[in-house]
Amino acid sequence: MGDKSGDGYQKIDRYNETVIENIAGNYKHILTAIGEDANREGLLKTPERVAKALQFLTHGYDLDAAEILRSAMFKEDYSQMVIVKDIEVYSMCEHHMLPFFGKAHIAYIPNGHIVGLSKLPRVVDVFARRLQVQERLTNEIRDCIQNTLNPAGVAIVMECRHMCMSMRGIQKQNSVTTTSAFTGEFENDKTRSEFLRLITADLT
Ligand SMILES: Nc1nc2c(ncn2[C@@H]2O[C@H](COP(=O)(O)OP(=O)(O)OP(=O)(O)O)[C@@H](O)[C@H]2O)c(=O)[nH]1
Ligand SMILES: [Zn+2]
Repeated sequence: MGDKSGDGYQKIDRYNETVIENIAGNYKHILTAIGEDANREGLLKTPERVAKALQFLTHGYDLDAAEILRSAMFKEDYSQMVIVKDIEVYSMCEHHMLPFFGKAHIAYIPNGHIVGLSKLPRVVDVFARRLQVQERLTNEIRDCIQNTLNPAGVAIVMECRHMCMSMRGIQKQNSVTTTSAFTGEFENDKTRSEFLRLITADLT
């Protein structure tokens, strides 16, 4: 598949048969290594399924988040905080390649331009669909929005559960990790507090 739309969404060139065959071949070895019979009926198509799933879970490498933001920036004279909260995040930790997932809350203060609202979750996905640590994911989203949209400030809070801490390792089922990143006006206590109040308020 090439970039059909010209806006950066479809740049998933790694979705090709060669890559799938390569990953699937390796997963067949992994099935044998864990003591499975890779040729039993239930597992025959598993390497290919896993290869496709893995490609999907890492397709963010092929997307350009700045291009996605730029595709829907509009001149607008609005200078109050814009918040999109409760954005689902699904990513994989780079240490164990196990999922971490939760929510991101993003705000920015426009500086001449607003951005199409859906583009903020799209930016989250571009960086989340890669091997990540939560801290870097948070900072990459902040930097992309700040450097592309050039707002008066960006704020992000992300809350995630890490499967590598719950289904293995320390095996803590209920711990949640919170990360945050702020620029510009959100470095100011009053603005930051307003953001934190609004993302915890139940307004709907
Ligand atoms: N800071 C940070 N750490 C993470 C993230 N995802 C996983 N980790 C941690 O990465 C660390 C890797 O530590 P290692 O000691 O090398 O790996 P390990 O022996 O599997 O560690 P345990 O998970 O404690 O069993 C662990 O403490 C994980 O909890 C993340 O997004 N951010
Ligand atoms: Zn991990």
